[in-house]
Amino acid sequence: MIHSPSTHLTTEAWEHIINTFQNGIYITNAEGLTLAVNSAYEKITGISAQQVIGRYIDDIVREGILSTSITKDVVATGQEVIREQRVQSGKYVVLRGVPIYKENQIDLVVTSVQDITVINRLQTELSHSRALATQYKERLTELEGSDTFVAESTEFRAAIALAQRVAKVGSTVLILGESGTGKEVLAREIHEKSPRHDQLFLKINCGAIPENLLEAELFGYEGGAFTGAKRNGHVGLFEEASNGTLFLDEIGDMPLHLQVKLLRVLQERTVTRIGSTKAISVNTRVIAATNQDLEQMVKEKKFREDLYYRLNIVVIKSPPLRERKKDIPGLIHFFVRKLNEKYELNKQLAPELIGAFMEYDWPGNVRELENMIERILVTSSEDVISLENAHLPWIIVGPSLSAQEVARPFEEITLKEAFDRVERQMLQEAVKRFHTTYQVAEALQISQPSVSRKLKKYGLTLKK
Ligand SMILES: Nc1ncnc2c1ncn2[C@@H]1O[C@H](COP(=O)(O)OP(=O)(O)OP(=O)(O)O)[C@@H](O)[C@H]1O
Repeated sequence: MIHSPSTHLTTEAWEHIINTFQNGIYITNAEGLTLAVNSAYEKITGISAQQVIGRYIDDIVREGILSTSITKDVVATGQEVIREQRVQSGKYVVLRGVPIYKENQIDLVVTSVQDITVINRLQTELSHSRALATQYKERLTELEGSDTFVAESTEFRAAIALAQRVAKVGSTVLILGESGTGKEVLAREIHEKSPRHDQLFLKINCGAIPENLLEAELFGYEGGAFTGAKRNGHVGLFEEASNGTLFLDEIGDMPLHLQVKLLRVLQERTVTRIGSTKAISVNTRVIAATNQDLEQMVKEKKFREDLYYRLNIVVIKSPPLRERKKDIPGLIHFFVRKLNEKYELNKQLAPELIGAFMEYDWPGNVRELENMIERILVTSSEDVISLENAHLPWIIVGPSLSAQEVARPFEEITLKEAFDRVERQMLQEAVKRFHTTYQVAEALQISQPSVSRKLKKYGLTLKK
């Protein structure tokens, strides 16, 4: 309850009160006759009290002093009205007109005017900064790769950039490249940068699944379609990934009769489950990948020509690692960080080991590099893993070390010295691994007497 004062406030007292508000105040009677405005109103709108006091709102609007009147809307509706507008002074304001009733009739209309110019400006600045931040983030991702992949070489960057571009357009994409080069990484990037990124990304390896299972997996089946089928049927991957992306890895291994079905899905955008005649609409983006020469397979009639042309519209090539060695140091850091986290380790690779990795050709591509790093990280007991303690296979140690030594200036090392070092290094590794001089001879492809002689020369003995 409000305790009503025993005496009425004087007009002057009212004037003082309304002038203390930071919001503008505009008061009229029900006919729109302006009774009072406060000084904040004059400041915000740039309209002086003399221009409006004792005058009707209609006349004020007609003369263009005010552009519209919220007062009339309050009187017409009998309710509170709120509106945002720009006033003569150029400021943005929120107007809130409230009716005040006396004996069920509107007696007064009080409109408050809040200056939101600063808020508006801050809001614009904020959304501008946000847009810029997003732009910078995208640019950084383009330049640096992301926390999901490494792209430092021009070759792989070009592949990623193409993936990001085609991501937006929704077409079918064919990714070509040797095994382990990052075809799945590219497929995921397409999905992540596409408008479908919040939908499913499903993957199936067409070469790893028996033919009849592959058909059921891809297209689904009705209940009781074949012996051993689930009673309620099975939703195929095309249906499941509808609105999302389906990654068909090793597409070259897809049997010919499924290639026909795949082509139909791509052309008609419908699937028919096994054992059903009903076509179901699907909106699945298909990304296919292979390490096989599809063109050659078409010639040999192992791959359907029509499907090949349908898939061959947008092609992204994932280059082998030996053709983009610039990615190797970045990939090493990436995997070392990832594996240190996974195994709660804190290991590093010595620079000379990174040098050796740069020399090697990586026939198994990024996957081989990843596996190699995992192996040396978990098997080595040192925190800084060097060529000596990494226990690397011959294939890497051999050529890398010699190449590294040869790369030095001639005045620092002779060919003979370099040769001896490599020889010693390889024998050091051999004595750790083998128990007899015969085994060493076989591994190094030299004679057993040579092994004995060389071991003596370097003062090495075999592990018993
Ligand atoms: N640029 C990269 N940055 C970080 N990791 C990568 C990169 N490329 C590949 N990898 C990693 O290497 C491994 C092999 O990559 P991926 O599976 O994408 O190759 P793929 O070409 O699809 O191989 P396959 O043909 O055998 O299926 C994965 O663990 C992947 O995360």
